[in-house]
Formats: sequence, C-alpha cells, structure tokens
Amino acid sequence: MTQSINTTTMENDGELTEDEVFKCLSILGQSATGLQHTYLCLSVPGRDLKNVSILCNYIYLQKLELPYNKIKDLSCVSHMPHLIVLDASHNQLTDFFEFQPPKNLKEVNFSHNQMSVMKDLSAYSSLTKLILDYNSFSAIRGLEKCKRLSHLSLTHNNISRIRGLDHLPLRKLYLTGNVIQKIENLQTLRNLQVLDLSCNRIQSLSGLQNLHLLGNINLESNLISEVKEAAHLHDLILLREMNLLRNPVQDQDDYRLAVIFLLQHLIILDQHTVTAEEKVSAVNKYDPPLEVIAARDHMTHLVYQLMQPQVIFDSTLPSLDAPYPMLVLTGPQACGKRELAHKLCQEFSDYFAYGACHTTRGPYYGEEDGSDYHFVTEEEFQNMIQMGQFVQTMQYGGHWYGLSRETIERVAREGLACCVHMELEGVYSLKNSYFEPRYILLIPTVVDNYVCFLKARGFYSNAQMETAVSRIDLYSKINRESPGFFDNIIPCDDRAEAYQTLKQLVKEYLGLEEHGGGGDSSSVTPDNTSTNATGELLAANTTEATDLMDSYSRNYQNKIQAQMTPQETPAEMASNHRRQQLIREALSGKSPGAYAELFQRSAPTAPSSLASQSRPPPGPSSSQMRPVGLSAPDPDEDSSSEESRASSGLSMRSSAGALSAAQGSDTGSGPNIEPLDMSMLGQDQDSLRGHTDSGLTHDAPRSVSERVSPTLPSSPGRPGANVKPVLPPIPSGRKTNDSGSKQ
Ligand SMILES: Nc1ncnc2c1ncn2[C@@H]1O[C@H](COP(=O)(O)OP(=O)(O)OP(=O)(O)O)[C@@H](O)[C@H]1O
Repeated sequence: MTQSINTTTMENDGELTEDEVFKCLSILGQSATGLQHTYLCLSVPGRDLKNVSILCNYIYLQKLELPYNKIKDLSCVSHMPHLIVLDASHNQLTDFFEFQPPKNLKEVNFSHNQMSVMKDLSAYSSLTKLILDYNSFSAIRGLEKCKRLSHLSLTHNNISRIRGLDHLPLRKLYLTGNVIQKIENLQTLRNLQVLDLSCNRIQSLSGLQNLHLLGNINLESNLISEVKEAAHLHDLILLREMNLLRNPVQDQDDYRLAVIFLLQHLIILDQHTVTAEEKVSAVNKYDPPLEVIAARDHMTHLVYQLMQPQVIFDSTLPSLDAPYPMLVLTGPQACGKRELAHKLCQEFSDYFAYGACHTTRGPYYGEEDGSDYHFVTEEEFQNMIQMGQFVQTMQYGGHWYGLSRETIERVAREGLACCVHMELEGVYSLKNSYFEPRYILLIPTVVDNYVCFLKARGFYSNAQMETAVSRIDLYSKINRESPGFFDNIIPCDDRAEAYQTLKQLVKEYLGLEEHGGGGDSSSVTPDNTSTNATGELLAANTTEATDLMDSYSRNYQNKIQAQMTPQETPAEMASNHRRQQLIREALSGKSPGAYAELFQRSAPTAPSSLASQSRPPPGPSSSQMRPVGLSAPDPDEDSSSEESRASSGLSMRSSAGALSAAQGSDTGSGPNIEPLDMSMLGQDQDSLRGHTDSGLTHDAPRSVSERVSPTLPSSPGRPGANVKPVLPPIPSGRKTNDSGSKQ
C-alpha cells in the first residue's frame, strides 16, 4: 500500500506543511515479499507545530508522533481509522481524546499536556498503553471498558484516590507524584506486576495483599514509618524489588534487616541488591534457629558472669574433671515433666533435689514460691541477668524463665544431684555450658490425649495450646535430625507409666538396678528407633547410662564430638588409665585414701579453662563462694604428683592467682558483686553480641566435649562418705558434715 502525498512545500508559522510531512514520513515494517505489512509512520517532533490539520489527508497513518510541539487540536486523528500508536506528548492539548476513535488505537501518549478531565474511553477498547503523565487530572475515570489496557501511567497529576481501575488487566501502573494517601481499590488488578506509587503521601502498605503477581513496587518518598507495614506484602512471593527510600521508616534501627526478613524473596531493596549475608543476618536476628538463640543466651550469661569477681564454687567443684550431676527433663509444656521431676525427687530424695527455676510468670493456683518456681518480677529477673546469676534463660509464652547458678548450687550443697525441667531452648543453652546433664525427653505420642490434657488443665488459651502442640514436632525433629541429642526418650501419654519408665531409668543411672531390668517400662532410644519399651532398649540405654566413669559417654553427641577431637597420646592414655583405675578402686572401696587425696588436691584449684572461669558466682546469697585465690591452702596438697596436677587443672592455678591479685582479694573479704552496667561499657545486647562474636571467639558456643580435653579423666565419684557409690560425682556431701565450709 502506498500513500499519495501532496508535496506542497509552503511552510506557515507553526503549521505542518506537506513538504514537512513528506520528509518525515516513513514506511516501517514492509515485508520482503510484498506490501501487505507496511506500517505507515509520521514523526514530527519538536517543530513548534500548532496546526497539524493537514494530516486529515493522511488517512492511512498508523503511527503518529508529534511530541514537543504546541498543538492544541488533534481532531485530524478522526481521519486516521488505521492509527495504532499516537504520541502527542509535550503539547498544549486540553481536550481528552477529542477525535473519532481509530478502531485499532493501542498506544497513546498524552503526557505533558494540559488536560484535566478524563472522559469515557469506552470507544477506545483496543487501548493497551495509555500515558497521561504531567497533566492536571484529579480523578481516574472512563477506563472501565478498556479491557485490554495493560499499561497505565498517570504520574504527576493531582490524583488523590486510586479508583476506576477495577478488573482492568493492568500489568504496569504508574501513579508517581500524585497526592494519594492510601493504597485502595487495587485488589482486582490480579495481573499487576509493576506498581509505582512513589512521591505520594502513603502511610501504609495495606491494600497490596492480593496482588500476587507483583514483582516490583516503588514507594520512594512516601510517609511509611513502620517496618511492620512490610508484613502486608508477606504473601507476595513474586516480589523481587522494592523501594522505600526517603520514607520515615528508613530511620528505624535495623530497618533494612527487618524488611529483608519480612520479605525474604526480595532481590533488590532500595536500589541495592540484597546479599546472602544480609538474608542470613536477618533470619538470625528475627527468627534465629534454636542453636543461635542458645549460643546468644549462653554468651550473654557468660559475659555477665565474667564481669563479676571470679570465685570458686567449692560445693560444685570437687574436681575440675567431674561434671556436677544433673538430670534435665525436657518436653513440651505440660507434658508432665514438672510433676515427674517432683515425684522423682521425692522418691529418690537421697540422690536428687528439685531445682526451682526463676520465672516472671505469676503463680498458678496452688503454686508456692520456691517450690515450683521462684516467682520474680521482670525487673528482678533482668537484674539477675545483669548480675550474671543465670546459667541459662529463655522466654516462653511472654514470660522469662531461668535456671540460676544459685539454684544448682543450693542443691549441690546438700550433696545431691539437681533435677530440673525445661523447654528445648534451655537444653540447647545448657549444652553450651560446662554442665553435662542427662537429658530425658518426655514426649506425647497421642496428640489428641495431649490436647485433652491441656484443655482439662484450664490454664491455656487456644494459641498457647497450639504452640505447645506444634512443639511436639520440634522435639521430634531434633531427635530425628540429631541422634543422641537426648539421652533418653519417654512417651508420656500415660503419666504413671512414664514415671515408672523414668524411675527405672534413673535407677539404672544410679546403678541401683541390674542392667536391662526395665521390665515393662517403656522408653525409647535416642535415635527414636521405637516407641515400644522393651528390656532390650533399656538394656541398650543402660549400658550407656551406667558408665558413669566416663562423662563423654553420656550421650551420643558427646561421643561423636569426642571422636572428632585430637586423640590422646600414648603417655596421656597411660596416665589417664592409671588415674581412672585409681578412682575405680576408690569407688569400690579398695583404696579410698588414694582417691580422697586426688580429690582433695583438685578441690580448691583454679579453673582450668575459660569455661571453668565461667563458673562464677551468681548472687549475693552465695555464701559458699570464695573468690579465686582466697581459698585456704589445702594441707593435703601434694605437689609431687604431676598427674594429679594435670587432672586437677593446676596448670591454670597461676592465672587464677593473678585474677585474685588483680581483685585485691587477699584481704580475705568476700566478693563484692555489683550488677553489670552495660551502658557504662558502651554495650547493649547487640554490641555485646558483637564483642563476643569477635573478641571472645574462643568462647563461641561449643560443645562440652570441645571445651574439655578428652584426655582428662572424668566423672570420678565422691570420696569418703560414698554411700551412693555410683551416683555421678556429687560435690562433697556437706549435707551431713563439713558444715565448716558453709559460712
Ligand atoms: N529455665 C527454664 N528454661 C527453659 N524452659 C523452662 C525453664 N523453666 C521452665 N521452663 C519451661 O517453660 C515452660 C512453661 O513453664 P510453665 O511452668 O509456665 O508451664 P506449665 O504450664 O506449668 O507446664 P509444665 O507443667 O510443663 O511446667 C515449661 O515447658 C517449662 O518446663
């Protein structure tokens, strides 16, 4: 198809001439085979044209570009039924689409004109792209029938409300530079992929929730002030790019990490690529894995403890090599662990005492202060943290729970092992400490029964019950994925049965029963091979459990880790063998004297590792504590035995001495324990974390077996008055004697 053109060359002021048209006309897209696919295009930009009426003659034009002119009248378009693309941007048009609709008109650009009112565009149903930037529109209207409109740009107008767009197939919507205050009426734009609402007055991101194809949102220069607004976009899993620059929210601490955490699919935030490190930091900060929580908890308490004067707990340090015996019952809330712990401590009162944790929750009916928990205020609890009094803490259900050093100490002073109950996070945390408890998981296996029990208790809201139930899976997962994490697992659907199993197990731990005598009780091996309690399973556990001479065989995890640590030298092995033999003989009554000697040498000895240094004093009530270096010289100390020195950590004695000297503690006065003022140190929790991350890396969470050399003998029993021969090494039996040390 050819266009006949009258080539009159006369040029009037601002009037488009035929000559000009001729020069600017082009035929695009002509196919090699013929003329069928021609695309007739006229482009006359920036000529200060005012009058383009001559174009009435060019009825076959398909693309008309007249930007940067001074055109006020475009009625000539009425004569172009084939027009597909029209660009009349940067002109002086005041009328909106004042021409007969070309049937196939698809793209129109009227930006930078002087239009103020959008009118009905029903007749322009082929429109796919409409650009109306920099006009004076105050309302969006007339687009209802534009059923093919996928690109709409109305930037820099006076639009105050988003409306009139319902059900349009828009993929790109640009509304920059208006006066919009609220994101509304977009929920039917299911195809929307790009949304630009920058430079408006928007305060909330609500209203975007259903736009599931959104991949790019620009909200720069708005009034969004809360990070939590990003949660409205949480379900937009295709969202890859977002811009919140120049919003008040940018001033919030950790804004970027918080948004990255809330919108984990983002690739670009505020025009910067989101790095993998940022993603990991965000998760660690806002939804840390249990290990991370525990490591932080441990580091916090360790640092607070280290800030206190260093003392030795003579009740819990009979030997540096002998971990204080503890039993931890763990499992989801109200699985019966507290009740079972009490029962066990009653029945085995010669061996165990209940360690009451501190909590900020109020007492339930019938709960007595000091018996189930020590009930304290939030302020008291925080003070205790700052005084370095806790071994571990956790928040559960909005309340704090913590096991204080003094709780353990109190039981230890009685010459008993401490039995506590706690949630999984507490277990993780304790595993970072130098304690080596046995962990028994009590797990409901019939969820319905568990739910019934929770309901029957009448304490819990639905949300609390849901949390408790959901944590069953958490415990199971840990048990599945970390074999040996728990030393034993006991189904607790039937409390009486569970107690029998627990009792049996404890007897075996204590060596009060023959191995494998589990009878009908039911326990599960740590690798969760079965829920059926058979004597075989118990026997398997029993073999493990009764080897109390070796703290490294206490659980599989320790064993695995021990295997990964450097092997003993032959000399060390021989030495350890001799010493273990000595201990065994002492326990069996053959040579108590030798064992007692060994034991006594080690008691007043300084900590042998940083972990040991962290055995510091909890609180002012710890009358049993002595600052390191203040202990009276042990008359029985025998410097002749190098082996004994090694086993009792003598190699660190000098450093402990230095510490006490630095404290000026040779006056003999007790330790002056002050709460740690972190602000004085210029440390908040986060910077504290930073310090421990960098400066204290040697204290980063590690397993016990990593911290204590596997070459050291472990778990010797208590000398002398050893009426419970195979009980784990309970400190010194001051319950009945040695009152002199309890001042
Ligand atoms: N120091 C601690 N560290 C971690 N978890 C703890 C600690 N002390 C208590 N818990 C656990 O916190 C959870 C909530 O304790 P709380 O006593 O309020 O619950 P409960 O409804 O009485 O249930 P339960 O009978 O299990 O104690 C329990 O699972 C409990 O074992």
